[in-house]
Amino acid sequence: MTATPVIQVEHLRKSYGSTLAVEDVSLTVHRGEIVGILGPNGAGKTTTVECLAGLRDRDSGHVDVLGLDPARDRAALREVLGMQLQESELPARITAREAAELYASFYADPADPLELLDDLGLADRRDAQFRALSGGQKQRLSIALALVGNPQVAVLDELTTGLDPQARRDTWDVVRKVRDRGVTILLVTHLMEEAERLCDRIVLIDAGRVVATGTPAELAAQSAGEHVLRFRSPEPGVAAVLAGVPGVHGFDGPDDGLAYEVRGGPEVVQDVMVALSAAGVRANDVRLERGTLEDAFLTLTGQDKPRDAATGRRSRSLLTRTEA
Ligand SMILES: Nc1ncnc2c1ncn2[C@@H]1O[C@H](COP(=O)(O)OP(=O)(O)OP(=O)(O)O)[C@@H](O)[C@H]1O
Repeated sequence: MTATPVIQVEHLRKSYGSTLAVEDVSLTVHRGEIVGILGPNGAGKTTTVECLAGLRDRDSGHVDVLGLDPARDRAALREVLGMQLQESELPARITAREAAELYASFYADPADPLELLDDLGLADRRDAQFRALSGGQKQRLSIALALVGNPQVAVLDELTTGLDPQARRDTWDVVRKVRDRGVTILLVTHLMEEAERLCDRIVLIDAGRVVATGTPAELAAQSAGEHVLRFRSPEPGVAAVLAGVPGVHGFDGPDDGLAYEVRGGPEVVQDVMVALSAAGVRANDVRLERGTLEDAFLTLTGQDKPRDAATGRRSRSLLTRTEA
């Protein structure tokens, strides 16, 4: 992956009347990345991508997509950015082939619509009417329509909402294949698992602001939850060893004469295993429970904290973790 920025957003702000939908969003997407915009309902995700796709005018801030300003260069942007809309309803009787050919006709240099349908696993559904497609097939068609202009960037919004788990996984495979064709992908989602499985990096948005940016693993590591190490050992002297390990915040055990639970920072496994081994103590059934992306989401969006009654906003004690 090279470090060429394809999308650069700085201090984006957008209101609808008195509703401040996006207060301050900055983000960067590099070529070849799958970047997820993750956040709870109403966080401002769709508004953000609509501003950078040129579908809405921003109030202020700077947006650059492949050297274009979406507010000024709409026509040029349409040729390089494909947008899958949140609810891309097509006429019930249009066939997949007709839809793909129609959308291809909007572009100067479109992909071959039939080849694209084949690539997205719709070869045998080309002549099926839209109303006869399954939920997963409709989503794959809407991805095809977002890609038919041969864009360099695709924006996929709530890609798998309403799909069953298998159709969701199939759709993720399709997105990976699209990336492998060289398309940079910006994905809007409120599904933790989707962000975790699919995205190289995540921009976590809450109440119109970016609250954290990083890989799924980096965000998970930011969760306030401690790492918990569990193991079993029949040997005496374990407690004395644990008490002497600097990275250990606390421990319980032995339960049942065997089981220990040790709490500590990210290095806790290594520190404890080295100390036990140095003391000649054997440990069995070693398990580590890490903070998950879900922990990070709840902590960073403050969903574990009540909203302020006056402002509707939640406490943001972790805002300092936000990447500029
Ligand atoms: N066209 C509009 N007119 C007025 N308010 C709007 C409009 N679109 C969105 N909003 C409001 O702006 C805020 C952000 O909405 P937005 O759709 O960008 O959030 P989102 O994170 O995409 O949410 P969701 O996951 O529910 O789609 C919400 O309070 C929403 O009600």
